[in-house]
Amino acid sequence: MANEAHFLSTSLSFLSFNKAVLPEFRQSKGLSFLVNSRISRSKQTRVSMEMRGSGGPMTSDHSAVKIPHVLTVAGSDSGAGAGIQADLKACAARGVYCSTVITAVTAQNTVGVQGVNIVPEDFVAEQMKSVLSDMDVDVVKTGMLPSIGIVKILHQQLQVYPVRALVVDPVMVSTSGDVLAGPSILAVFREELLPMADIVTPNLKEASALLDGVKINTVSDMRSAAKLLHDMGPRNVLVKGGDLPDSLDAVDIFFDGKNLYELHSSRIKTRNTHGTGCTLASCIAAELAKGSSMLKAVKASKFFVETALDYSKDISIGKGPQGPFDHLMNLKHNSGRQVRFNPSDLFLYAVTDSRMNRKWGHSISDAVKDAVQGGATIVQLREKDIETGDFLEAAKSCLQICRSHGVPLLINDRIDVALASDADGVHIGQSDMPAHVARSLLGPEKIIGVSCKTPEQAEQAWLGGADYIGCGGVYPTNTKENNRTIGLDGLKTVCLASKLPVVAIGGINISNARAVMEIGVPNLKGIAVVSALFDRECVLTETRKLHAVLTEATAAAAAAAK
Ligand SMILES: Cc1ncc(COP(=O)(O)OP(=O)(O)O)c(N)n1
Ligand SMILES: Cc1nc(C(=O)O)sc1CCOP(=O)(O)O
Ligand SMILES: [Mg+2]
Repeated sequence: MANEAHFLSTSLSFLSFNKAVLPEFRQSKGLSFLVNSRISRSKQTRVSMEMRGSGGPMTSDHSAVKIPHVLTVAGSDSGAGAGIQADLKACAARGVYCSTVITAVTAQNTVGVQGVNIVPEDFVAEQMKSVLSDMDVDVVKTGMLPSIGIVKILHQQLQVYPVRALVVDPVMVSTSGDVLAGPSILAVFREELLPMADIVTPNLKEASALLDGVKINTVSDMRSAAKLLHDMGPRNVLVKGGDLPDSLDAVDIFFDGKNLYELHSSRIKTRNTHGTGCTLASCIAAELAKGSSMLKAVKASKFFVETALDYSKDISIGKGPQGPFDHLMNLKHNSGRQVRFNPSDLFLYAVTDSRMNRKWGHSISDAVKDAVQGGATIVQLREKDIETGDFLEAAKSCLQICRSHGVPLLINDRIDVALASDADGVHIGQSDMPAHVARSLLGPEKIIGVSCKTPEQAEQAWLGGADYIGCGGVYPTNTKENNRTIGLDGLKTVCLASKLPVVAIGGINISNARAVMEIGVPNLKGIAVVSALFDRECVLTETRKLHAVLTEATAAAAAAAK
């Protein structure tokens, strides 16, 4: 109750702040803002609730690109770890546009919440109307809803402007333990908010509060809680077990009304967990906006949060016990070398083979030198039967050669060798370390490639933070044992599904390279070859010849596309 009294006083002070500021707005361009925000009723389109789950109305402009759009209705966190700020970063990281309705302004840092100012209800309504009447919002995600009136406004606005899905993160207590929505709000959460929700994502404390204080101490309790919450009306429930005592991994329970799923992810040891709830819910909203099914959205979001936490586990922001994390996974290494991956480097990808070099009496560095002089645009050291120390030495000398030609050098399989030699990145396979772990070890500037034979593997590579995928075997090969051939059709299917640039591999040589490049998919950026360059007496000549064929094939493809 003391907290609710605090809300009231802070709300009043927000009002007086508005009164002080508004006259200045009127004297400036703010006047037109105040007027404009009231004119758009006639533009409002009513979309039937039956449109839920469909693509929503499209614009009549044929050239316009529909951007997936999440509207977050939540509180501002001055420390920017949680709330509106986390939602914006999560949506940006997931490639989705995010608009915002601010319900409260909090003074907050890594120590805790020092103050809360609730935005007046009519102004929450005005923000919501501004966005929903104008923009094509796919999914609404809610966070801090600090008053009964604000929940009612949300309910009423969603009747007027239905959206495809509503994701409810029933924020009640901050990670620091501060109350963000008082107990009096529980009734309206149960009666109005949950029945509207497509998914509700409570942590253990919130699930317990919504269920009148029922104890949730085990995974079995979480399963029961998910079912009881589902009875309150949301179409899906995700009970988050991050606070579950004595659990080695992070277990969440997902219930869709029919099936219960136990979703596990690694428990990352870090103080930087502030904002994980907001981020997870925003990420679910973003994936839904892009068209995912609910279970797929939840799984992708859990994986994203795990990856971001792992990447950020040792960053230090603020002096308090709960730090923010890095949604964009870009902060740690920004003072380092600025080598960014350029997909056109995949054009002619030379992959070495120690057996072939021995056969022809070539040293690794001579073979690499000839390949880059002949026009290879990226080199991978794929040395399967070499001692670690020798591999490291070879990597260091090849790195000098490649750097002098501006060609990136990647290491196959061995992240340790890539780190120790400061190579430009790694290429990893499906049985190697997952891409997100490699990304966490290597940082954002290093190049990561992943071998993929299916659209699902391509999706995982993208989620894990890879830069490109290697896709094959396009043709049968003697270089890699028991390699499944996927053909040109398989290559095309993966390319079309992949959000990452692709390099084709497997049995490619001078006589079939053109056919590969002619499949005509824009994200196929080149070919990767082993024997066509290295199982030859003169690597330089073979590389030049293959480069010429590729150049001709891409020029012809570009001319045909005009
Ligand atoms: C560019 C490129 N694509 C695919 C592979 C194959 O990697 P992987 O599946 O890990 O098999 P190995 O090469 O380790 O035998 C690759 N190396 N390069
Ligand atoms: C290393 C490798 N990976 C493949 C895959 O399908 O992922 S095929 C392959 C071997 C490619 O060698 P060549 O160019 O001599 O056929
Ligand atoms: Mg491998």
